[in-house]
Amino acid sequence: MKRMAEAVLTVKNLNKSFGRKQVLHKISFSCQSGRIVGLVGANGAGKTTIMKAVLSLTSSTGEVTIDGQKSTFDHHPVLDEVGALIEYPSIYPFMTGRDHLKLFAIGRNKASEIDDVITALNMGNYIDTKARSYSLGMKQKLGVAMAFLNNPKFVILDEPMNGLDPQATKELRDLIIAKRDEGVGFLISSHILSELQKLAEDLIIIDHGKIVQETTMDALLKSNNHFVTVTTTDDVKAKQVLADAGYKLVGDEEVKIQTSSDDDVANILKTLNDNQLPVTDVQHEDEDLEGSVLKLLDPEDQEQGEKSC
Ligand SMILES: Nc1ncnc2c1ncn2[C@@H]1O[C@H](COP(=O)(O)OP(=O)(O)OP(=O)(O)O)[C@@H](O)[C@H]1O
Repeated sequence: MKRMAEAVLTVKNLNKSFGRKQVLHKISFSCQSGRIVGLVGANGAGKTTIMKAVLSLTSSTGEVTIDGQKSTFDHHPVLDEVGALIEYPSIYPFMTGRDHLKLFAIGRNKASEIDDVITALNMGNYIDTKARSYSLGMKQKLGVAMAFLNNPKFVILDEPMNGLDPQATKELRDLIIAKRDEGVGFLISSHILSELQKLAEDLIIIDHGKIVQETTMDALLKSNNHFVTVTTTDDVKAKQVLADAGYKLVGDEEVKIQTSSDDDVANILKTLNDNQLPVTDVQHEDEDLEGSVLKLLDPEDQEQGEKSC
C-alpha cells in the first residue's frame, strides 16, 4: 500500500566547487517517500556531483536532511537507510555475486532478502560464479542489487540502466516500481530519457549546476507540443486552407500542423471537410520528454544534449 507522501530527502542551498570552478549553484529540492524523481541534464551538468554530495562522497556546503535527520559530510549515520549506485559498481573479480551481496547485507533476514533481489533481477544463473566472468550488464545488475539491500527508505541510482539489455531494463523498472509502491523514495539519473519517462513522476532538470526546472512528468508532457499530420485529396490546397484558418504548419512536404491541444484535431478535420477536402489519413504525435528537455537546456548544450541528456 502507498504511504502518504512525505519528504525523505531535502536538499537546501547545495554549493560545490572543484578548485575555482563552481559546479553546483544553490541546489535546493526535495524527494518524497513513494515517489520517483528523475534527475536530468547534459553531460557535466552536475547530476553525479549532487548525488555524491547527498551521500557524503564529496564535501559541499548546504544542508542535507534524510528521513528527518541532518546528514553532514562528517556525520551521517542516517545514510544507513539509503541505498545507492553511483557511477560504476565496485566489483571484486575473485568473489561471486552472492558473496558481494552477503558482504553488504545486514540483519536477520539477509539470506531471504538476497534471494528476493536475485530473483527480481533474474541473476540466479550466474550469481554463484566469480565476478571476473561477468559482462558489463551483469556487473551493473549486481551493483543495482546491492543498492536494494537492507530495506532502504531512499535509493539513489546514477544511470542504473547502463549496459542493461531490454529484458534486464524491464526487470529493473518493475523492481523500482514495486519498491516505490512499498513507499521507497528514488532519485534516478538517466540519459535514456524514454526510460525515465516510463519511471519518473517528478523531474529536476539541471544545466551548468543550476536547477532550471522542477516539475512533474505529467505537467511537463502536458505543456509539450502536439502534431497532427493529415493526408487529403489535395494537400497543396489543404495547406492553404489551414494556413488561412490560422493553423501553424510545420511540415515541408506533408500537411503537418503544430497544435497545443487534442481538441484541435476535430476542428482541423472540420475545416478541411467544410472546404471539400476529404481526409484519407490522420497521424497524431506528441513531443516526448527528450523534446521538452532539449528545449529547456542552454542552446550551447544542445548539440551535446541531443546525443545525451
Ligand atoms: N573530481 C572532480 N574534479 C574536478 N572537477 C570535477 C570532478 N568531478 C566532477 N567535476 C566537474 O563537475 C562538473 C559536474 O560533473 P558531474 O559528473 O556531476 O556531471 P554529470 O551531470 O553527472 O555528467 P555525466 O552525465 O557526464 O555523468 C563537470 O564540469 C565536471 O568536470
